[in-house]
Amino acid sequence: MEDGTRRSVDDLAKALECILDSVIEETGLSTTSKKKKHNLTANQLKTVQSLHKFVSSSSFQQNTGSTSAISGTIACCDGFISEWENAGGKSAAVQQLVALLQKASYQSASLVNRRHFYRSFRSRTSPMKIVRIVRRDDPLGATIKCDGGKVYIARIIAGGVADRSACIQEGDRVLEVNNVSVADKTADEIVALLNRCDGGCVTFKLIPAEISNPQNNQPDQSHIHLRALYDYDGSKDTRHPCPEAALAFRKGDILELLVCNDEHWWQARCLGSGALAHGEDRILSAAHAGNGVGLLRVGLIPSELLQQKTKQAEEKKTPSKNCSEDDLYYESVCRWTNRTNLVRPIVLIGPPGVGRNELKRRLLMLFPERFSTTVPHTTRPPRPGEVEGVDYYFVERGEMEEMIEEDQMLEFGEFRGNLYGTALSAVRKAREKATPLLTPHPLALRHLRTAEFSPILIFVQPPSFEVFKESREAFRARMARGSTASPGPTSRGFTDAEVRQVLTNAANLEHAYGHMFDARLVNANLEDSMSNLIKLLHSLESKPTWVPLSWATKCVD
Ligand SMILES: Nc1ncnc2c1ncn2[C@@H]1O[C@H](COP(=O)(O)OP(=O)(O)OP(=O)(O)O)[C@@H](O)[C@H]1O
Repeated sequence: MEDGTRRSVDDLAKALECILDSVIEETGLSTTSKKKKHNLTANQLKTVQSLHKFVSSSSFQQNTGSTSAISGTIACCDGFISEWENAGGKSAAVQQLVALLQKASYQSASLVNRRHFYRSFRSRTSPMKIVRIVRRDDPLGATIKCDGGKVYIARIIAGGVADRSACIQEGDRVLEVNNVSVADKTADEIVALLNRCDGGCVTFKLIPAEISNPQNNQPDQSHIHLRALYDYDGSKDTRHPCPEAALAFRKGDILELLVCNDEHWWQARCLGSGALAHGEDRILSAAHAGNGVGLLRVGLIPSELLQQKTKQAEEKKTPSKNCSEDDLYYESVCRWTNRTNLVRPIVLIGPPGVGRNELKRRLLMLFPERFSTTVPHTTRPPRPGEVEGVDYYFVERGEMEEMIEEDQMLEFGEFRGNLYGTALSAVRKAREKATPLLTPHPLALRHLRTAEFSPILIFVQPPSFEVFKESREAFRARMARGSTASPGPTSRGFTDAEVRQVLTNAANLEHAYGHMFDARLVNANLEDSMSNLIKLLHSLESKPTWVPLSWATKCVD
């Protein structure tokens, strides 16, 4: 047993013994007590003695209590409590004993067992339970709802203080908070009561869900993963039932749904953004920053249905508002390992001038076997030395127009009376050779981001204005001195206005396509960008990545 756990078990054992002593004292069981308020029955006496024995036993102290020892103790407690309650006895000490027994169970069982221990303990004793939760400065991690004059625990946020206590559950009916009856109180008044916590503790008097609402106490625990398609800040959401329990996220974040049995509010945690999003990384960085305790925060997020309903309500209010029918708020994703070695094209997306083609050119030069590139189509006649299928596919205008008409072109344009473009067939051809490296216009993603191609999308981002200017000027100077390895055919200069345009275009792309990017690469110093890109590609190709669920079911695994 670790030192910390050992100490808490010891502390608990001592505390439990003290309480038992005071029960004995208060009930007049003690032979030394002068005041004899209550007489315990022989059974109750036996229970107190068994509890003493249980607490001081080596199995309890070493955290190895067997199921039969625990159930034996539960049976003892049951007997004691029901006799006590039947006799109409009132005792703060007994209540404390109950609270401590709940604590005792924490020390001696896993979370699942704790719940089982506690629920079986409670369900066979009083229909009422008094629960004391130590929350200190943390949010309670539970929401309430008022229904027909009764107040219920609406949600327990997975991993939050209330959940970790394992003492309350969704559907429990709240009778009192901190000894104040909640009857006739509004939801806001109850929230105020909950927030006014006494020494970091909240005390509830509850009727357990299995008694107050027997049909509805099985939360849906299915884990679903979604990619957020919008930014969300619960603190600004006036619909939110409990803003402090809201989970904020950004477009593109991967959300793990923990509980989604409520049609409007789901419980989720954010695993990070991008194809490599990994909850554990976030836990480590939170712990590193000194804010983490090894758990990702779980919070409430609006369901797809709630978002749709809100949108419809807004449309009714302002019919002129042009909202599209098929607005989606989340995309179902799954974590996929490329066991079939499907060749996934690498797509570098970015604002013109950011350096996508420079990076592509360098990758092709460094790894000619590993990467391939597409051969474009054109309607212009071949020039001397140009080879069909190597430099271009030379086609008649009519043929290319037909390809455009039939949606077979990834992208196309006209220059000096001739059509140029990249066909989807050219991507398929390039894929037969190696991994295609593509730098298309973002509109091409409509064709590329499909199960067939399952591309890896990397957003090439510009650095800040100053770093952009500085890195491009330094690069040009190095090229002029001829000191840079593999210089490009040109190294153009950028005016301030052009740099600003690159930054603006990057922000617009982020806004429009940000949720699709598997990873981001800031292209500041070219050598650093290349080595970061190579590492990134290795990770994206070798590790499990988040992909739309529809891709995984259609073409992979
Ligand atoms: N990190 C960098 N540092 C310095 N210069 C760079 C860097 N990346 C690219 N460049 C230079 O910036 C210029 C624009 O790069 P590039 O042509 O690759 O941009 P692009 O994103 O492909 O846009 P476009 O479609 O307009 O070509 C080129 O001269 C290139 O050599």
